[in-house]
Amino acid sequence: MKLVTAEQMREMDRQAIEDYGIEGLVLMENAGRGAAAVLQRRYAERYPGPLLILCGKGNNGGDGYVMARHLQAWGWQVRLLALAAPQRLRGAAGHNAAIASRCGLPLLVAEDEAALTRLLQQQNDCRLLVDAIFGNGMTAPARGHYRQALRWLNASGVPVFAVDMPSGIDATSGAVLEEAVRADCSASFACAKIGQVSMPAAAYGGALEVVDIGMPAVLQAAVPARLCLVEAADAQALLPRRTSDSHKGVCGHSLLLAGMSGTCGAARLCAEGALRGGSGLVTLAAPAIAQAQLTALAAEVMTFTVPASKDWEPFDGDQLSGLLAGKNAVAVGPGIGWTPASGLLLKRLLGCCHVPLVVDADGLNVLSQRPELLQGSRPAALVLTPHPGEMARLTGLTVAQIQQDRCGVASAFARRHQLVLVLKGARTVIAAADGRVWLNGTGNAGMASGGMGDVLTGLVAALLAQGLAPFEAAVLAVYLHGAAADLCATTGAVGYGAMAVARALPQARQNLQTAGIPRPEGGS
Ligand SMILES: NC(=O)C1=CN([C@@H]2O[C@H](COP(=O)(O)OP(=O)(O)OC[C@H]3O[C@@H](n4cnc5c(N)ncnc54)[C@H](O)[C@@H]3O)[C@@H](O)[C@H]2O)[C@H](O)CC1
Ligand SMILES: [K+]
Repeated sequence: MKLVTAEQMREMDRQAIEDYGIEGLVLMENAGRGAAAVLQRRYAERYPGPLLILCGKGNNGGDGYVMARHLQAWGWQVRLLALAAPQRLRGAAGHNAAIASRCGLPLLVAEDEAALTRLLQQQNDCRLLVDAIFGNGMTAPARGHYRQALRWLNASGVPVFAVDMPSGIDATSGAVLEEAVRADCSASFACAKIGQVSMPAAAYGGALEVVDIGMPAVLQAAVPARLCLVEAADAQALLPRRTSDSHKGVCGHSLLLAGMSGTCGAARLCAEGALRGGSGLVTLAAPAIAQAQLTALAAEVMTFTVPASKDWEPFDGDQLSGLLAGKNAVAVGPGIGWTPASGLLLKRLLGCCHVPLVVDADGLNVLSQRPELLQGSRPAALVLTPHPGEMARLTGLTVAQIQQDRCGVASAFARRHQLVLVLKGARTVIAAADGRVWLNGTGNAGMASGGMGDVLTGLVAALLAQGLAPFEAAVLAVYLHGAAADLCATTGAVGYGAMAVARALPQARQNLQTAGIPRPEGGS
């Protein structure tokens, strides 16, 4: 599903009105009525009691007035609480506030904290609340009685329905502007905004529904697919196809450089990810000291012993080049340590690897200490898979700064260093050097456990080895990884572990392959 920024949404709105002659009032009518219909469908049976709509001073408030009129006509007991006097509202919003008043809808006005405190005390009987305070136009944290209203909504203990998006989120970055409403459901208009889908804001919006407001199809089609929420159809289109005469020689050979004494589990999980991800052949290179601990490795995985007395040293350039021969993709990092020896390994590998390379975990920590390695000679296709902590080390930003603008930070890094950046976490971001930023929709909170990233690293390598381009391999890997975890979570939401996710990958791939997904017109 394509996503838009707040700016793109405003521009679409402007073009619909100015270039296509669709009145702003018509768009607002469609928006308000559409949102009311979503509310009616989702809540009519459960919450038939009084409903309070809090309206702000802009068009989001205007949508609230339209909703009030329709919901009243459908039998709801509706009250309006205006945080800005209706006569102050301009354009379509002012027009709809006046209509609501003429329709006799009960309207309270609170333009300061004292008035709001007094009026809110009379609303304890409300069974459902509607947040029509701020939408796409929110640019700064709410203050004064606006902030008070946001806090009251959150403390109410009553479900909140958000018009367009919860008040208090930045529609482009997904940042929470200090205080945001926690909604049970959001009805977005025309398109989903990236900030509604990206963390942390996505956790505030509840169930997301996109309402058709009559935006011309040509305007929607003109939005580039630069920002996207990866859904099953997107992932399915990327699956590498096999024919009945496929053999291991055409399904790629992945080389994994992972593990050392004490961290062999990371190597095993990475190898399992590559194997279950469909790599025709998998070779795991690990130091001699680690080999004894790798006996539990899947029998299908070949091993190479790094001729070292101690972890990864010495592993010279010629030996490395020999190891790379015949491989189609390489992954490096899980459990290799954050040592001068692993630094040397990274330097040599970046210099002599001519196939796509995935760097994860300790490999990323090495890069954060030696950023010059990204400037020098390196493979054309590079995929980095940091979690927010590793991203903080790579960029010098704090984790909080990264989490406030996950897409922006990931995209800037991918563009600057001309690589694919996978920023892990809920709603993993996959950013390409050309500006594409896709967000993943699969996965669950049970994935917050050690070893998940190691499986993903092996899986990305496997898909690269099967011939996918780096961005596509990263997108599909992240999708399948989350889908496999979702399968695991069906029998226990927490504690299934990373190995179980690796072993569920074939089923996740099969499910995706056979899913009957409606294709857009012209699709294959
Ligand atoms: N997408 C569409 O085509 C349509 C969207 N609609 C609705 O319109 C809003 C966006 O409306 P807008 O008037 O631009 O902004 P808001 O209502 O979100 O904000 C109101 C107002 O408040 C100002 N403001 C921003 N931040 C703050 C702050 N922290 N404190 C005080 N005031 C603030 C801002 O400058 C605005 O002027 C969209 O979400 C939809 O709900 C149309 O109804 C249909 C077409
Ligand atoms: K809102």
